[in-house]
Order: sequence, then C-alpha cells, then structure tokens
Amino acid sequence: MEGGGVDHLAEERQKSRFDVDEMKIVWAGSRHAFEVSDRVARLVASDPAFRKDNRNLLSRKELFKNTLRKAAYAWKRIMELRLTEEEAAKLRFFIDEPAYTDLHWGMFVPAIKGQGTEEQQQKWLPLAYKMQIIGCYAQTELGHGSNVQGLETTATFDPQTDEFIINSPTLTSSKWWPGGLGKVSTHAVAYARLIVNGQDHGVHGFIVQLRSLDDHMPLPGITVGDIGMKFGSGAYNTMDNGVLRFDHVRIPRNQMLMRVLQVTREGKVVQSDVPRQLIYGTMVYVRQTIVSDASSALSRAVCIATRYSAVRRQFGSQKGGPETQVIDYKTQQSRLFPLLASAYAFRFVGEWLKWLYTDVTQRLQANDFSTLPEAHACTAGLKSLTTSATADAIEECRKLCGGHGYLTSSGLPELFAVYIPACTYEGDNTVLLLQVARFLMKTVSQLGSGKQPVGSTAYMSRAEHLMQCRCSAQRVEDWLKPDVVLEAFEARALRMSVACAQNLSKFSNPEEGFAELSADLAEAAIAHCQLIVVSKFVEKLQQDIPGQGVKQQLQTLCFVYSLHLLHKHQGDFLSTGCITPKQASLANEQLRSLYSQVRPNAIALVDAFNYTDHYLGSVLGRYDGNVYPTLYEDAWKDPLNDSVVPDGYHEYLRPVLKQQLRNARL
Ligand SMILES: CCCCCCCC/C=C\CCCCCCCCCCCCCC(=O)SCCNC(=O)CCNC(=O)[C@H](O)C(C)(C)COP(=O)(O)OP(=O)(O)OC[C@H]1O[C@@H](n2cnc3c(N)ncnc32)[C@H](O)[C@@H]1OP(=O)(O)O
Ligand SMILES: Cc1cc2nc3c(=O)[nH]c(=O)nc-3n(C[C@H](O)[C@H](O)[C@H](O)COP(=O)(O)OP(=O)(O)OC[C@H]3O[C@@H](n4cnc5c(N)ncnc54)[C@H](O)[C@@H]3O)c2cc1C
Repeated sequence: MEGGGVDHLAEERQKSRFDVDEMKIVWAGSRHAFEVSDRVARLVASDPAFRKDNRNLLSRKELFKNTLRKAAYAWKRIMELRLTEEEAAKLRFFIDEPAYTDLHWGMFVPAIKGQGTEEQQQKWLPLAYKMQIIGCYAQTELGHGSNVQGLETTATFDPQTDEFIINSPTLTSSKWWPGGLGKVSTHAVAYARLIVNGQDHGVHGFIVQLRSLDDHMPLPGITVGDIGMKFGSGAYNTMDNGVLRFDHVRIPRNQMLMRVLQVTREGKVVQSDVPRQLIYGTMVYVRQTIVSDASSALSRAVCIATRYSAVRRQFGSQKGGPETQVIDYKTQQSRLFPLLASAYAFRFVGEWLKWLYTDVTQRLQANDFSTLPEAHACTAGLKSLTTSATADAIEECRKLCGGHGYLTSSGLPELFAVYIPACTYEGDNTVLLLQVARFLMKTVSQLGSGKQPVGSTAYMSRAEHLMQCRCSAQRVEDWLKPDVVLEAFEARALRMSVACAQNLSKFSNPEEGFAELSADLAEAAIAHCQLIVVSKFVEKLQQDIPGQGVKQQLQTLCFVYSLHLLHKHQGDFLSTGCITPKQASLANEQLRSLYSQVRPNAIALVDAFNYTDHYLGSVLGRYDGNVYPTLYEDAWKDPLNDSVVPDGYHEYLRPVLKQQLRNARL
C-alpha cells in the first residue's frame, strides 16, 4: 500500500502465488467495503492532525486533551466531507485512539434505540446524532460489574412529582468504569433498580443529564470524575473512564427507557410483551462488534510479526552467505502461522455474527424473540473466544519479534495495552463462557424431547451419530477433507457438553452442580465456540471466491486454523475418543506440511489486510521492511537523547562517581 523507497520485502512479495488485490477484497468483505476502507485509511494517514506516534510521550492531561482535539476535528471532517455512517466508522477505526465517541455512538445511541419507546427515540436520538448531547453507558459500579442484577443504584418513583429519584445509597453503588463519563458526557444511560411503591422491579436504564449544557459543570446532586490511569502509557488512557454518584437526583418519569417495562403516571408497572433480556441488548450489539475488532487487532499484530520475521536474520549463514530469515524456522512458523490463520478465521466469523445480529434485530422489530437466546450465546461465546485468543496472540507476536518487539516503536506494547481490557469489558470472558455453557446444557437437556436444536447447535440433532462415530482419517491427506475435520470438532463439542450434562445430573441442586463443574463447563463452551469458528470458515469456502489462487490460500488457512486447534486441544479430542493418537499424529504431520505452503505467501497474506504504515504504527511492520535504519533514527529522537549528558548528572551521578573515586583512592 505504501509507495516510495526501496522495498526490502520485494523478493518476498514476488514469491506469493495468489492475487493479493482480490484477497484484499475478501478481507474487506466486498469491493465497496475495500474502496471505502482504502480511501479513509489514506485520508487519515495523510492528515498530520491524526498523528499518533507521540502518544506515549504525553502526560495524561496532554494525552486526553489531544484526544478531545482529534475527536472534534474528526467530527468537523465528517460534517465537511459529508461522510456516511460507514465512512465515519472507518474514520474512527483508522484514527486508532479510544475516545468518548466510541461510547456515545457504540453504546449510548444503541441503548436508546434498543430500549427506548418510539417517542423516546424521537426526542433523544436527533440530539445525540447531532452531538448536541454526548452520552455514555453507565452500568458497572464499584461493587458489581458482572452481576448486573446485583447493581445497587436506585431509581425510586415519586408519584407526587411524576419523577424518578436516582440515588447511590452506598460507596459500592458508585458507577465506576463507564467510558466517556469521567470528563466528557453530558448525559448517561444509567442502570438502576426500579423501585415503585416500595417494590423492587429489577435493573432498568434511565437517561440522566449529568452536566450543564452551558458550562459543563455537574448538575446538582451529581459527583463525577475520572477513575485514574490505566495499564500502559498512552493506550486506553485516552479514555476518561469515570466514577459517578447520585445524591437523590430527580429526572422526569419519561426518562426511564420504557420499551421493556412501563411505569404509568399513576405508578402502575406494566410489562410489555418484549422479553426482559432486551435490557441487555446493547451488550449483545457491542459484543458482536468486538468480534470484528478482534480480527483487526490480531491481523495488525500478525502483520507486524510476519513482516519483521522476514526481515530478521539469525544464524545459519552458509559459506559467508546471508543468515536464515527467522520466518524460515519451523518453530517460528508453528507459532506465527496459526495466528495468521486465526486473523482470517475471526474475520469470517465476525462477518457471520454481524449477519446473525442483523437478523435477530429485524426479528425483534417484528416481535419475534425466538432467536434471542442463540444471539446471546453466540455473541457472548465468540466475544470471549476471540478476545482471549487475540490478547494472547499480541503478546506472542511481541515475543516473535524478539527484543525489538519490546520497544514502543514496534507498536506491539501499546496494541497489547489497549487491547487486553477487551477480555474484561462487555462481560468478563469466563462469565460469558458460563452463559454459553448454560445455553448448551439447556439444549442438551432438550435432546430427545422432540425439540430440534437449530442455529449454532444444529449439529446436536445428530447426537446419536456424533456420540459414537469414529474419525475416518487414515492418511495425512484425509485431514484436508472439511467433513472429516468438521465431524471431529462436532463430536468433541457434543461429547464434552454431554459429559458435563451427565455430571450435572448427579447433583440434587443444579445450581450447586453448575458451580462445582464450572471449569469443565467453560471448556465445553470453548469447544462449541471453536466449532462455530471452524464451521463458518468452511462455509466461507463454499462461496464463489474469485481471484487467482485466493480460494486455495484460504483453504490452507482454514486447515491451519482447524488443525492447530486440534493439535493444541488434542487432550480433548483424545479423551472423548473423537480421534486416536495415530490420527492426532497424522493431523500434526498435515499441519507441518501446511506451514510450508503458507511460508511463500505469508507476506502477501498480511499485505492483504491493506494497512497503512500510519495505522500499523510500527517500525518493525513497515511495508518496505526498512527496519534497521528507522529503528536507529528513531532511538535518537527519544527525549532522553535531547542532551548527551542527562539531566540529573550533576545532582545524582557525579556525586556517586566522585564518591566511588574517593573511596578507591583511600
Ligand atoms: C474519533 C471520533 C470519530 C467519530 C466517529 C463517529 C462515528 C462512529 C461510528 C461508530 C462507532 C462504533 C463504536 C463501537 C465500539 C464500541 C466500543 C466499546 C468499547 C467497550 C466498552 C465497554 C463497555 C462495557 O463494558 S459496558 C458493561 C458490560 N457489562 C457486562 O457485560 C456485564 C456482564 N453481565 C451480564 O451480561 C449479566 O449479568 C449475565 C448475563 C452474566 C447474568 O445476567 P442475569 O443474572 O440476569 O442472568 P442469568 O444468567 O440468570 O440469565 C437470565 C436469562 O437471561 C439470558 N440472558 C443473559 N444475558 C442476555 C443477553 N445479553 N441477551 C439475551 N439474553 C440474555 C440468559 O441466557 C438467561 O436465559 P434463560 O433462558 O436461561 O433464563
Ligand atoms: C477498559 C474498560 C472499559 C469499561 N467500560 C465500561 C463502560 O463503558 N460502561 C460500563 O458500565 N462498564 C464498563 N466497564 C466495566 C466492565 O464491563 C466490567 O469490568 C466487566 O463487566 C467485568 O466485571 P467486574 O469488573 O465486576 O469483574 P468481576 O466479576 O469482579 O470479575 C473478577 C473475577 O471474578 C470472576 N467471576 C466473576 N463472577 C463469576 C462467576 N459467576 N463465575 C466464575 N467466575 C466469576 C471473573 O472471571 C474474574 O476472574 C469497563 C471496564 C474496563 C476494564
């Protein structure tokens, strides 16, 4: 994508055996998506206002102000250029800096859309769309995050004044973590226990104004601020995660989001026919976006590690010739190529999840709630699986880059620091896996009742076969048959779920049993989610994919993804009797051969992500591979090198040196 100087990776690029431009379109999702993405990426890269290479040198205050500046400038550009929603979303992506706008557009607006009545949407959405108000999603408290039903903030209906009184009764009820809350938001969708006539009706969302629209001061009864520095310099510190306390703050009754439950003027609580779980709908939406984001973060780390692995040479010089490129070491390949394959796998499962989410949203609008449990289980499970894998992968990519990977200029430390909270926010990954496990146990318990499992659990309808089938792989090549691979994953997932269900049935108290077996249940959930990813990759390959060699590369990556999982989790596959040790060894042999097929295409496969050097933000991952001179020059730019003799020499170094000298003379 970058033009200019000498291309140190040119030889690598010539080795590839497929049409990279066509692969770029597959990666982007469509030709249109590619064109939008490419255009916006260049726009951001060429605008000095979006410079980001100085982030980790700024103090928190400077960093935050800089983010405010960028967000305001981005908004101005969105208006000036009349960007569509798709283009604006891409702009946010390539600016690559967490900001309050993420929560405004990503959670505040969707919460009103999903949980507000038509009337409420008409009132609040135009204000939010024009950014005349800025909102956040204030759910988590100091004492409770995962356990939403345990939230303590109260919203008590006062029939005298037709208002709710929002209150933080305890220290632990302080809202804690919401992004955009600390310093920016004028409004929040705040989650609180609805109390009417002394009766607790559970947690609901309320639109609460926090700050004056004139001078930005907190309104009476509101205490609000930032919760302090987070992991890493730069990184997520561009975000003002906040603390908020309410001291009997009054809001009009019509500011409770009432799509699920209404409170009338008379104080009557009316449940609509919309299921309660819709209150959790915003989280379902965001979890779905987080899966796509995982493929972006992972592909970015993999792009850096792959390019650098082709540039870096260690050992193996023959007769004074060049040393071996580290990418040619089999160990490097076995660590790197599964991550490359995972990036593609997560991309495709993300595309599918987006489709699933759109489908469920359309059904909800037509009052069909039947697919909500499936959407919840898939978004929760895939959010958990992909973010855990991506966080681990970024750290692995750092190690794959050796010492230089630890330098800020590699781009990997900041990427890691910014990314890892994805394992926690929008649902702790273990808590989410246990939600999937509940869904699986329910599905297994209904097998044989005549109710056919559908969607992601449809494979369970073949339980009789999958519980006793034997893998047919006899030769290495058999592991390149999608049906063989899929059946092994289906059998493993089902057998693990059924084993959990059988163990659960031994407990007289199911909740006690669930708690006792929760580690096994989480593993069964992982097996189910891995099956979803594998099956969506296989489905992708059934589509018509144009471009010379493109489909073949994707096939190779699909098998790399599947067989590396099979290798990594062979304990599961063997202990459930899905494969034999001999078959595991054949699969591993096939995997090694696949790595050799990926090798000549590796650079082109990461070029297909079409990332600009600006977006990558990595000296090691530069498109032209010109790593060493840039690293060398960059080092001299560090503020510590502004002076040859460091500040502090006279106060702290010279006296120590002199003292040592005096001691030595004595
Ligand atoms: C730079 C400027 C540019 C400007 C550019 C402008 C344009 C920009 C355009 C777009 C930008 C978009 C950006 C989008 C990115 C967004 C980034 C976000 C960043 C991340 C922020 C993070 C925010 C947060 O973290 S918010 C807080 C999240 N909190 C949690 O996730 C809490 C987790 N806990 C829970 O979800 C629940 O408590 C629980 C599920 C664990 C348990 O709930 P419970 O006690 O009620 O449950 P049960 O287990 O008893 O379940 C009851 C029943 O309900 C079902 N269930 C549970 N959850 C759901 C659900 N979500 N949906 C449906 N059903 C659900 C469950 O299965 C049970 O069902 P049964 O049938 O078994 O009864
Ligand atoms: C960067 C960041 C941004 C955030 N932004 C927002 C925001 O905008 N708005 C908002 O409302 N919130 C936000 N949050 C809060 C976030 O959603 C919560 O932190 C998250 O849901 C996890 O909840 P917790 O902190 O209560 O974790 P805890 O539940 O306290 O987790 C602690 C440990 O306990 C384990 N655990 C908890 N329950 C169980 C269980 N039932 N079974 C087994 N193990 C369990 C977990 O696995 C974990 O290991 C943000 C958090 C972060 C880090």
